[in-house]
Amino acid sequence: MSASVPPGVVCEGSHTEKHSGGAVDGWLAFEKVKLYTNAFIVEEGRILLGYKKRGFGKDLYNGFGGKVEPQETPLEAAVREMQEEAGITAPLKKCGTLFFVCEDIDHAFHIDIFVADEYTGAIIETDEMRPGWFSTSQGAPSSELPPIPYSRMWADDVFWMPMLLAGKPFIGRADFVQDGTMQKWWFAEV
Ligand SMILES: Nc1ncnc2c1[nH]c(=O)n2[C@H]1C[C@H](O)[C@@H](COP(=O)(O)OP(=O)(O)OP(=O)(O)O)O1
Repeated sequence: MSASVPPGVVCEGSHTEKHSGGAVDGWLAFEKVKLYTNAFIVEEGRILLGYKKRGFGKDLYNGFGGKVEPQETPLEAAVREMQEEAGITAPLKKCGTLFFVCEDIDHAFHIDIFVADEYTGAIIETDEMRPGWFSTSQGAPSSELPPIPYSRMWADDVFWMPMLLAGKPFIGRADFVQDGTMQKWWFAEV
């Protein structure tokens, strides 16, 4: 049921906590917040992820996304980033909101997460991302696709990705120290 949520997390209705933990008691402080998006295609037992070839999160698999530009809504930014990073257009719908604070970055990340079950266009590799399909049925021996590579993704993803795949809206926060270790986390269904 509804109780307090971590600083930076906005929840207007009720929520049910699903995962929390960490080696420290308090949350990291933050002053500025920047808006980001992250978007996924999930269809027919598979999910499209991108291997990040450069920049923040290099060498990790993630959805497609980036900063929301000043003149854009988060949805417009998510659609644009999907086109820029994977070459496709998708009817994205918001499915979650995450908040991240990194010890060595001067702003917190407010990330709207989007998903679509269809797309148009041809998936292409770009300068930033190498797209690839992964099976959403973890461990299903019949799938020809590899399972979602959680060990090569941001450490928080394993907590909220199952809610995304189950179609359950979610919120959450995670704090990271300088070496990229996740030191505290909290995730809930809404
Ligand atoms: N901890 C964590 N888990 C899952 N996803 C993310 C994080 N931290 C993150 O930043 N992200 C997501 C949010 C965005 O989708 C990307 C980061 O965007 P990036 O492409 O680095 O942003 P910019 O460099 O500003 O990119 P452009 O706007 O220029 O495309 O990772």
